[in-house]
Amino acid sequence: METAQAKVAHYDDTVVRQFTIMSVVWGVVGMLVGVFIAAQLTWPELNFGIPWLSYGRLRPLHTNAVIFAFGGCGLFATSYWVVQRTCQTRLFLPKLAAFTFWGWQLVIVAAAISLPLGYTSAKEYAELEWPIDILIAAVWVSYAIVFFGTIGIRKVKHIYVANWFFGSFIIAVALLHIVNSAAIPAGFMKSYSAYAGVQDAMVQWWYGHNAVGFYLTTGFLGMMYYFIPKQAGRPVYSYRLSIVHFWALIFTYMWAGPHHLHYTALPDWTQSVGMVFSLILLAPSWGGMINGIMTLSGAWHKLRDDPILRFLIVSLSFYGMSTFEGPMMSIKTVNALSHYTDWTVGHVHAGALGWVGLITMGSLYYLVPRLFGKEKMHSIKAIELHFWLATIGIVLYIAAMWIAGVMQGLMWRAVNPDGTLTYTFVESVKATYPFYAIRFAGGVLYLAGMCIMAWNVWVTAISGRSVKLPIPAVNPAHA
Ligand code: HEM
Ligand code: HEM
Ligand SMILES: [Cu+2]
Repeated sequence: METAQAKVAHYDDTVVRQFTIMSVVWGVVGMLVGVFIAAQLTWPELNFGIPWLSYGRLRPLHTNAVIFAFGGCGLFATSYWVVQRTCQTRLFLPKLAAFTFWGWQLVIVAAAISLPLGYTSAKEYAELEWPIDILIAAVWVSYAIVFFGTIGIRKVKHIYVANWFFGSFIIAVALLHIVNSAAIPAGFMKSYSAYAGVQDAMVQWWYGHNAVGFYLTTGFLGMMYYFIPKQAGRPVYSYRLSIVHFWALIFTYMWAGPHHLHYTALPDWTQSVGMVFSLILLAPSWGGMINGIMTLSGAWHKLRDDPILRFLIVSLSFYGMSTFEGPMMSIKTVNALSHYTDWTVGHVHAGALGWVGLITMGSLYYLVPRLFGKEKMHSIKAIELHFWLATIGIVLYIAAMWIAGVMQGLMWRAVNPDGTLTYTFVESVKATYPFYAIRFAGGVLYLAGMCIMAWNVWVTAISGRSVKLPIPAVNPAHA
């Protein structure tokens, strides 16, 4: 028995376990910083006059921690799990996969130290200075080698659609990061962008927008296409739709970046191209959402007593909401009102908390028991509670920001009959105060849910053990 066991091939899940745990840890940290900066906006005394605790330095720490540490570790974990299962093979070069784990953690720690110290390239979502950028590029290229290498040694002929989404995310992020981070070093943690003026802005928002499109969207759609069918026990609603919306999505996203630069020095026609492609983007985005939600057809009752499935499905409704809102905000006349206001921040968090957050949490809840040899999570009640805390938190957050944003936009443009402004800027800040308090409360609820998850994952993990899961024999019909 013992020897027979040893001969069975196993999946490489060590790296999946590591990334899963760290996604939860960084989720707590990144959201804690989010709650803290939300509190600073409400009560500015919390800046304490200490430079490395100031809002300006902690804000990029928040965005980097939630996107690249929480979301990033979640994407590494799920993609490494999914690519092995759907290719029925072990990871290609497991040692290189281990490097991606340790290298990525080093990037995160370097960010957590350098951003509060004030080192920044001043490019949003690409703030890290050039030595860290080089490490990111090394980790990312290794990730691509492991992922595509695994596809290369697959035992099944077909490449399942989740891998297309993960694969496009990996390729696009490599391209975006390397091009946008091109810079001339001017000292150890100081550099100047390789681009100047409006070209620099255009490259930056080609990056920034496609970071949304490929990092915050296609990567997480990869999760959706594996974990929703698995958790629901149903096949994908339409495999054909998954292929069509894949190609439409990746083609369209690339052109929409200029909607971040409306009414700037960017040529007018470029802004219009950005707006038109953003409007078109509604179709492939909703194609994905419909495909995910309809996967439940015939199994709707499962939503009632499976909180993990609820995380996965409700995330899609927020995905649909933010991808409806985004095209609307891309219309120049709408953007004239929304830009610079908290409406944008509300839009961001509908996507970030609602879509990215919930789909990641749902997928990790699926993975954790399996990774630690347990039948299910330690407490299903705690998952239920997490779901409600998160959902109420999101609703408070985005409703507060919608009202605050539209109010700010209207106050800034109001003029008296003699042409003078009706409100001073500080009047709009004062009017925003209650909404900042509500957003803070929503953030506290969302963070509380994440802390409950961390506890639940911890108890499940320590009561289990690191299992080695066997690779099933491949059905010759599929080989
Ligand atoms: C069809 C899809 C989408 C379109 C067309 C779109 C469009 C837009 C527009 C017009 C803005 C405001 C630009 C400005 O006035 O500065 C914006 C901002 C933003 N959106 Fe979206 N959006 C979409 C989906 C999403 C999703 C799903 C997420 C998150 C998961 C997201 C994350 C962001 C972020 C982070 C920003 C803020 C960028 C900044 O820092 O200024 N978007 N989006
Ligand atoms: C407890 C949960 C969270 C709270 C309380 C929170 C709070 C905040 C605050 C106060 C800001 C600054 C807004 C401003 O400058 O006016 C911000 C920005 C941002 N957060 Fe969060 N956040 C949370 C979770 C997340 C998560 C999970 C993500 C991504 C997955 C995320 C992504 C972002 C992004 C992309 C921005 C920049 C928005 C922009 O430039 O328009 N946040 N957050
Ligand atoms: Cu965009």
